[in-house]
Amino acid sequence: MSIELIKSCLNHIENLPKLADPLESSKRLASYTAVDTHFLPLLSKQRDLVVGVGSGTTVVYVAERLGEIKAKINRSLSQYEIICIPTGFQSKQLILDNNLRLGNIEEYPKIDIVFDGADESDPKLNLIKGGGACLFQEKLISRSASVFIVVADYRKQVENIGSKWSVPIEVVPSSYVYVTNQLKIKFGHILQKCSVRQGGKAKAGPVVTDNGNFIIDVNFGKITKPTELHEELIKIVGIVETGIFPNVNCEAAYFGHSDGTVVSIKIEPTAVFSQ
Ligand SMILES: O=C(CO)[C@H](O)[C@H](O)COP(=O)(O)O
Repeated sequence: MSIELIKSCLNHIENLPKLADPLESSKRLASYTAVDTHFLPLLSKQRDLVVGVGSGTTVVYVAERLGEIKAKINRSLSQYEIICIPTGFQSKQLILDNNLRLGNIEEYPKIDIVFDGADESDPKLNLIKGGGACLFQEKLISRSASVFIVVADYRKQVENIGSKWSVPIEVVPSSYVYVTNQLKIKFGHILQKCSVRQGGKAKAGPVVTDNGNFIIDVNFGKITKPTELHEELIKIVGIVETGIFPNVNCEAAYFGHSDGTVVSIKIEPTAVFSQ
């Protein structure tokens, strides 16, 4: 079955019924466009494909489109599998809900392509991620992928990351006081916020990640040197991972707008991974 034929069987992006919330429509538009542009051509490889599925509200539509594609391929009796690797509990559910095959990173350490959301992206596709507290697995999956594609709505495109969002930092629970103190000592002159994320109405006490850790949300203001800041932070004992994703293999980002357009940024990755 040719890719053009598969594409012609899919719901046409231009004709999708509008969702009640224009923001949701913009997320769906970005996701469908990204999947059609970057995933469909991989089908010509005629082998099993391993796809990372990120976390958040935008990737819901990535999983939906992948599920639709899988359903069409199944009808043509393809012998090849699409194995989806989740970045957390929510994305595991998305994979299952869309009748996609669930895999894990231990069994499939080489991922062909990952689609994930972002809290903020600068023009070089340096990102802040972790709004959903899944940053550790998101970084692991994105670093294990040959190609990393971001899907987001228009609010996420900024000139400098850190403009609006704090950086989520995952810490071992017993270290949160130490880490907080170290952050104040090292970055006190620029810190605008530094607090352990709370569960709010849904949970008394801190948010606990899929790895059993806490998240400290730290606002450093505008981040102009993401790699340097990440490297400084990761040296602090207790910090497991930071939500700063300096671009190494992010090839493209798709930002959906509520007027039905998608802005894409495509760049050459700064590093090539040998897997
Ligand atoms: O990093 C994430 C979760 O840890 C998400 O990808 C990020 O928060 C974006 O989410 P959304 O698509 O809901 O805007």
